[in-house]
Amino acid sequence: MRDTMADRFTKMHGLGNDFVVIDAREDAVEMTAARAHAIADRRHGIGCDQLILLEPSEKADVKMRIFNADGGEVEACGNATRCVATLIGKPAVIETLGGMLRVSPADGGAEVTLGEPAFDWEQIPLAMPMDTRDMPVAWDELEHGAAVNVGNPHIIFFVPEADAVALTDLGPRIETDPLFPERVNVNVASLDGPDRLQLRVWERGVGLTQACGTGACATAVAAIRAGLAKSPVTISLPGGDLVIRWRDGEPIVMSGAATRVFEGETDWARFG
Ligand SMILES: N[C@H](CCC[C@H](N)C(=O)O)C(=O)O
Repeated sequence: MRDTMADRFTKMHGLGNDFVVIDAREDAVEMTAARAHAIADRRHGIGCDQLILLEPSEKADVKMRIFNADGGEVEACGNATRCVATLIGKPAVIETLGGMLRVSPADGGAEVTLGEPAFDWEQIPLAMPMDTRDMPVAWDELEHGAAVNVGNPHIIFFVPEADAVALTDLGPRIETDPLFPERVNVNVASLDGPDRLQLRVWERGVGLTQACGTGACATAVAAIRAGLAKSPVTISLPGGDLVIRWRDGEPIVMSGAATRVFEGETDWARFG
């Protein structure tokens, strides 16, 4: 009987940003962009925003690999990091392409300490030198954007009403603009009370999601830098709230829910 350990997965979400999590620390699972894309397909596959693959790490408790629904492997995923923290079940260090993350499970979710944000145009990255605090570029009504890298690249626009922005049109146009050599996650935020912002995100490689953990971190950092809010900042997303703490020169700390939905079993070979 084939050992089905390698064919198990856990379906999870962080505020509705959903994941298929494969724990391949005991049994390696080969992952390609095509296979991740097929698994993420909501009609022909299992369905998720991101595919998360856990592997052994030489320098941390676990290596977390992140594949967007389009199959692209990326550096960071805040909501998935909280989900993996609850699977580990104790304080741990997680290795990602975007850096080392410290996590500790809390009731119903987890707290994640990311690295320090990066603001230099080459670190976002942008295709040309630019002031990333107030970018001299516009896409229709979205202007004066701020760019922040929190392990992955984000552009943030502060607008009067986030719900009024045609993000399904503007999101993909900005995501794939040549200004962003590695594409970008697109965040539109509006003030929702003292130190509270409403946020909607068009995610690189996915599209509109219910929540984006790194987007919440990048938006809170940009708001604090712009003097629009003070830490701790509550970010209200369609799927729920995250609390972000940050001061200049320090790492970002994100707290929020993480949910295990079900365990499943399959044969990964059927996904190509
Ligand atoms: N689409 C993002 C990865 C997932 C980010 C989001 N799901 C989060 O929780 O941070 C990117 O390409 O950088």
